[in-house]
Amino acid sequence: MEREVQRVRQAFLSGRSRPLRFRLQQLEALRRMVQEREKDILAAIAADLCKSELNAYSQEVITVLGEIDFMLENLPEWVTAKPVKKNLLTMMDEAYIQPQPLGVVLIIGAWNYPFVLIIQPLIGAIAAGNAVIIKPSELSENTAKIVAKLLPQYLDQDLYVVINGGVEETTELLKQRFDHIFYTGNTAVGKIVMEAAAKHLTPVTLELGGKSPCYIDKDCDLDIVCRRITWGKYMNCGQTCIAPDYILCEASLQSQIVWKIKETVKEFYGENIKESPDYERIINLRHFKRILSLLEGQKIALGGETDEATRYIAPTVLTDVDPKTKVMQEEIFGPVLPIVPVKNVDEAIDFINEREKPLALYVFSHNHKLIKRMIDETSSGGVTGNDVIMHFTLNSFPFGGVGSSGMGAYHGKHSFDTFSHQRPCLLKSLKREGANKLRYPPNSQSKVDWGKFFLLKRFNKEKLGLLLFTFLGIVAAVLVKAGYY
Ligand SMILES: NC(=O)c1ccc[n+]([C@@H]2O[C@H](COP(=O)([O-])OP(=O)(O)OC[C@H]3O[C@@H](n4cnc5c(N)ncnc54)[C@H](O)[C@@H]3O)[C@@H](O)[C@H]2O)c1
Ligand SMILES: CCCCCCC=O
Repeated sequence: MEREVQRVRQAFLSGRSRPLRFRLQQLEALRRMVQEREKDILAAIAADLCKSELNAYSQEVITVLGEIDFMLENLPEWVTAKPVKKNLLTMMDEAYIQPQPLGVVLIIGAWNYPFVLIIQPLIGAIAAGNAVIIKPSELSENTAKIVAKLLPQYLDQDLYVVINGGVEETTELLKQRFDHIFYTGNTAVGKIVMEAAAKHLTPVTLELGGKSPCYIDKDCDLDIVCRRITWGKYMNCGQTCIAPDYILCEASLQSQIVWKIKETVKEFYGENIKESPDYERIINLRHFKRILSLLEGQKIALGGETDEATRYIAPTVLTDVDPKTKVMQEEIFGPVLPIVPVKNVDEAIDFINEREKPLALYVFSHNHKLIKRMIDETSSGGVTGNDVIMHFTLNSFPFGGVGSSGMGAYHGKHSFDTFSHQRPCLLKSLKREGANKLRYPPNSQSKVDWGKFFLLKRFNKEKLGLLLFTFLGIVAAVLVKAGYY
């Protein structure tokens, strides 16, 4: 492992990942890989998650292709040095910020969207000029294998390396020194990653999970609300980091919500859900059993049917859920939707604020002010009003958590920034030494006064204009007096 990381570091130190042309060429090669090997990639995702190829394409491949195109379009502008405002002391100097690659980046992926969750950060890391080691999730082994097979066929083999394996390999990998670690997965392992990173003072981005609440106000169109929630909750069989985890609403809305979700489930997946190509399965038996244990003692208002042999769990809704029960203590990450009755929006806000900060928050209402209030008075990684999931699709948004749902963010320019060091560069001349006397010892009151003038004085545009006007007036007066006019 150590030698492998060393090999990647040597490749980074060769400097070839840095030029803009090289980065663009690698991103184009990655796009070619996705386009030419689309069938293999879709088949691997489908095998890992019992997912139709159409769904794998819409949920993963489109995002990857869109991200590559966005990078190719904007990278030339992002890599250029940006001049910064100067003060009176640096007026004659060159001052700019130069984004630079961090070095060797480790990307650790999760299994639930096994392709996009490693390739989207990879795009950002390449764009920023880094070398990368990718550790896909061992639970989505087909995708892990195909990525390890394809990447070396298209990308620089020494700069971008896939290492497959389980906890043992990841633990060994985490002992090595990286310049950044980008981890996607559960919060408990997030802590392990951060602890390992701390040993080398390596910065981390942690894309974690949590219980993302969904508040439904009584002033809304329940048909539309339930259709959108049904889509976001049962997509990928509930195994989505930003899926609505539970609903908060007034008790009187519960029966209508259950009825409307039931109708929508029928419309989306047909009478026989098991046969729907759009309904996935739970990733493994451990997670299947974990989700089943969350149903114990609950009032099942919809669904609840399961089949261990195929790890099938029907779209399920629980009503009158007691917040103290197990289903409300951990992220569900499965097709189970508890409804917790609250009296009003105040109680919903308190409920959210009494718990860990979620990765996403959803509010449904015709009342724009209520949505704004919910946003102002709570905290979460991201928010979507009157819909679910959709903030993920906008790559001008930073995607990430806050508090226990994570730290740092990515997507689009935010990925480029995450994997770059914003280096401040000040270039002075060796001339004009006279002006520097001010800062050299021995100090004096007049030097301090000049220092205050140079560093603290603020000139707005009008004042500067006035100063220039006065200066020109004096010059004109001197010239007239000297007889030039
Ligand atoms: N914020 C996001 O973008 C995002 C996206 C997807 C999933 N998630 C979250 O991830 C969780 C689901 O993923 P998961 O954690 O089950 O995925 P997982 O089991 O695939 O684990 C994630 C990664 O951590 C590694 N790992 C596991 N145990 C480890 C250990 N003890 N030491 C070192 N490495 C270890 C695995 O090898 C894997 O690569 C959910 O909480 C979900 O919300 C977050
Ligand atoms: C539509 C794709 C959503 C991906 C969300 C990633 C977290 O699980």
